[in-house]
Amino acid sequence: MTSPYGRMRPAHPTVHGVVDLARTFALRWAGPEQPDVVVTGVTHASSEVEPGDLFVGLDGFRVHGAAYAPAAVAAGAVAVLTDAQGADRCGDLDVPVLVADDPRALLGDLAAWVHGHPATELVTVGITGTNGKTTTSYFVDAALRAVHATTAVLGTVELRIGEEAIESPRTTVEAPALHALLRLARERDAGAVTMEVSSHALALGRVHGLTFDVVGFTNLQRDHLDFHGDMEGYFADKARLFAPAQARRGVVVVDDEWGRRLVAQSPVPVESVSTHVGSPQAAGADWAVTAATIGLDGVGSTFTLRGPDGVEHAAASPLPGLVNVSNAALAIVLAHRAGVPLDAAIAAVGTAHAIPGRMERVVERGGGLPLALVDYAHTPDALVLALEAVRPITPGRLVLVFGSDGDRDQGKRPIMGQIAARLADVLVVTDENPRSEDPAAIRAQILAGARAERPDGTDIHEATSRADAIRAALALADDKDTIIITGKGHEPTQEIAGVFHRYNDRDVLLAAVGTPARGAGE
Ligand SMILES: CC(=O)N[C@H]1[C@@H](OP(=O)(O)OP(=O)(O)OC[C@H]2O[C@@H](n3ccc(=O)[nH]c3=O)[C@H](O)[C@@H]2O)O[C@H](CO)[C@@H](O)[C@@H]1O[C@H](C)C(=O)N[C@@H](C)C(=O)N[C@H](CCC(=O)O)C(=O)O
Ligand SMILES: Nc1ncnc2c1ncn2[C@@H]1O[C@H](COP(=O)(O)OP(=O)(O)OP(=O)(O)O)[C@@H](O)[C@H]1O
Repeated sequence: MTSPYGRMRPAHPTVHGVVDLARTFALRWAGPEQPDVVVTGVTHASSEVEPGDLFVGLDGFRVHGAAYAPAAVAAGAVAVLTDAQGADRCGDLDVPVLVADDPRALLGDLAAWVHGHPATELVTVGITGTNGKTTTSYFVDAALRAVHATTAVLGTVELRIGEEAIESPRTTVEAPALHALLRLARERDAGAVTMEVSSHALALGRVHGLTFDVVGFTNLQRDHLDFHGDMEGYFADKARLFAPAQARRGVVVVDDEWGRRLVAQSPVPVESVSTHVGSPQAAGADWAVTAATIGLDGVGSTFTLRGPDGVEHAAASPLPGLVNVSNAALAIVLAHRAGVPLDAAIAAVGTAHAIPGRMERVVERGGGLPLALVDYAHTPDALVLALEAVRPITPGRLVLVFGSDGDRDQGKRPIMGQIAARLADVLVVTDENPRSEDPAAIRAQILAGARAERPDGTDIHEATSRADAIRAALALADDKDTIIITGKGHEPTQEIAGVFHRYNDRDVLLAAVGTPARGAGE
């Protein structure tokens, strides 16, 4: 998983004359028309330019992308699209400069057009929500594989087409990369694609130019308020996925009030799924989980899913915890509405493979070693659910290694410290991705919350490096205990002071118990 995602381009790009481009999107020419120029790709990032690209200079939060137009042209861009302010910043370029009032608003449709609308040739499933997007998307993909020989999954963990995967730069890639990946998926005969759609992506139009066959909503919990302002703003951005231009139909988990609001206001047809046994929502929901048994071995759960026709189906989740019953139920309905027979969807989801960093069992209990898992829980609610999921499979003490991100929602830090002290027995507070913040200051905010809950400070430890924290947890735990390391999940790097260091919880854990890490030495 190494190649840069920006270079995941179709082998046989579609060729468009720049005049055609200007006419189709009502673009203005900043200089004389240059009718002979042809465009074969598009990007908004100078570092991702391939020869033949249209470079789109966007007015960003930090800089105006038009400032990078000369670098883009030097790298092979054959034309530039920007706004009026950007056109003034481009300097003297010997390529056509086109102007639109709001290039970002056009970017998705334009990228889809440049790549010949690949999404229309694929079955497309999009998933949004605060937690469970990745897990649900892997479950959906497992089901889609029952009817499509080749599928693609685009999300936080990786960008995968068939068996080829590369590291993903973020949850939802920008529109130019997205439509290029979809065309590449078609070139490789993929029949279906499942993708995670973040709230940032929806706010910034990253999935414009794509109308999903089915979209799903998992839940809404406190996160990303630094970007969306408040929960109302966060919800409004998530709800953008349920607009007719973005989706034909939807499936919504109605366990929280946000899901219920979404069902009430969605302009596209939606089905509701209630996943909490005994919930008051169950009777009115189209689909409902009516019974669930959490596997006390920590491996998975079985549950009963009642369909809109009243028929009950025996189903299973391959991952521990009730949240994964919820994710599995949603995935089954999404895959079914995306064309997978219900029985096949249920069977495939129940046997889906482990997902990197999602309740991933890295060390098994025995021989003096505790059970040790890596999980991506990085919101207060997700932390509660993760700790509750492992408590029943812990005969001894529950040891938690965790931190909280820098340059992100600060308010959640003491809350997470408090939750940790309430639900875990031993805490090792350490760093997640401090980014530009002082790591010690972040830890202090978490520790303040933990000590508010447990004033005597018993079994609350602090470690200044994440690897040290994992080693400390192992030293503290015996084979009756469970260690859960939360916050970073599959992430292959740790961002400290602007530098991305190679780092992965699973690999550090394996090294600490003396097992070679997956991919070590690569
Ligand atoms: C807050 C946010 O989402 N910011 C996005 C925004 O950045 P920005 O406006 O600050 O960009 P900028 O740095 O001002 O640059 C302006 C333009 O100049 C271009 N540029 C800039 C520098 C250069 O050398 N060359 C160049 O061409 C940039 O590509 C950009 O188009 O527009 C950029 C592309 O135009 C995005 O890459 C960038 O995402 C950044 C990298 C990011 O970290 N986003 C995160 C917060 C994010 O999207 N997260 C979500 C959710 C994750 C979750 O749920 O946990 C995700 O989908 O991953
Ligand atoms: N349905 C759910 N409800 C609440 N928490 C969940 C749910 N599913 C998973 N989680 C918790 O959230 C963590 C992240 O899960 P997952 O990666 O599937 O979500 P995500 O939406 O992709 O998150 P992100 O966008 O932050 O990558 C998991 O490790 C687990 O602790």
